[in-house]
Amino acid sequence: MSLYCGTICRRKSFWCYRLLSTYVTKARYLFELKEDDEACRKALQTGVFYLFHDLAPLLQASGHRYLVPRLSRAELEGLLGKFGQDSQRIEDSVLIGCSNQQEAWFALDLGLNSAASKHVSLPKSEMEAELGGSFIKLRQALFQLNSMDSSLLFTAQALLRWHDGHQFCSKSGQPTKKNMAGSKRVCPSSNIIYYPQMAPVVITLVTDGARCLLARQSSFPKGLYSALAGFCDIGESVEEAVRREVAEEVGLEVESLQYSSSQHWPFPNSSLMIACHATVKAGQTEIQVNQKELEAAAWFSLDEVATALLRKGSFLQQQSDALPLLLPPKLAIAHHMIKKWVERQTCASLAA
Ligand SMILES: NC(=O)c1ccc[n+]([C@@H]2O[C@H](COP(=O)([O-])OP(=O)(O)OC[C@H]3O[C@@H](n4cnc5c(N)ncnc54)[C@H](O)[C@@H]3O)[C@@H](O)[C@H]2O)c1
Ligand SMILES: [Mg+2]
Repeated sequence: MSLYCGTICRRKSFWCYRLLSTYVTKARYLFELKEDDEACRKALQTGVFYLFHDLAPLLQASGHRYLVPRLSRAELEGLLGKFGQDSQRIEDSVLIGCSNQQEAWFALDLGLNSAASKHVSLPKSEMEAELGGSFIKLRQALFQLNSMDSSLLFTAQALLRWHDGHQFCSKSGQPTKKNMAGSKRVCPSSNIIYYPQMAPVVITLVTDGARCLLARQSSFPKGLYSALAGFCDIGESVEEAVRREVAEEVGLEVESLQYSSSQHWPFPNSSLMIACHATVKAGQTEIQVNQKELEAAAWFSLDEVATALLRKGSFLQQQSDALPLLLPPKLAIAHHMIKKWVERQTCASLAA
């Protein structure tokens, strides 16, 4: 589907309407809502709302899965009315996306209990009873959500958390004010504009040609190994961060590296995971684990990793003491990097 753009492009001596793709139309619409408070206020009238309570999204159990209910404006006003709240509270919502038909999607947290919040936290269990669902922590619900829902909820939670933690200007100490979409906060006193932030993290799958290097922290579930990850230091490029993290964590020098892909990761806060594949020199592969950062690190053969990728069942269910190698779940970028490495080695595509 495509729509005609409202703007006219001037081209030589005639005017023409340029046909815009659905994707471009959506991107331009969201841009407009972020920049124009009045346009966003209008979108709040016709949009749909994802509800949170203290950063836990409203979910509905359906067999072994969770569905993510959305409320219309009228339903949300009805709910707020039942809890003695003014519909003005809807303006606390943050914009998280829109449909192909330009129905704006918002997230609203009715349970945040910070000292900074100007609104009361609504009672969780009464709201759950009213809504026929439960507010469930995202970490707990992760494996029962489809990938589109989890990605949208990750974004919503990250944005809601950021607003909750940036209610005051760090220079003037005065309250900051959210724009209608929630894409920024402004301090009326110092005029400083605050934008939501993510911390850049490099995640690197190191190989010596035949094997790949995986590591674990003591906080990981038993048997789980992942690629090396680390926060970028201020002033570093991605390449510098990869080289430093590999040196710091396992005592190896990177020979070459290649960017692969990226992912927004909400735990524990908002990170931008930047995935790279790296090689080390064949003769320089002796690992020296930094025990302050990692519990263990080791080289794994193609066979071991390919077998672990095929292993069914979640690592959360891991109970036995005989620990097979377990890899990160499919929604983590580490899983995709490891899968890509196996595919490259075997020149074959694995099932998603
Ligand atoms: N999605 C995935 O596949 C995947 C896989 C592995 C790790 N991760 C994520 O990567 C992140 C970083 O990995 P790590 O823990 O090994 O990092 P790391 O090796 O940099 O070690 C963490 C330490 O770095 C310091 N640090 C520096 N800047 C920080 C910041 N902005 N926020 C928090 N701590 C900071 C802290 O002292 C912290 O204890 C983790 O949050 C983890 O959730 C995601
Ligand atoms: Mg690390």
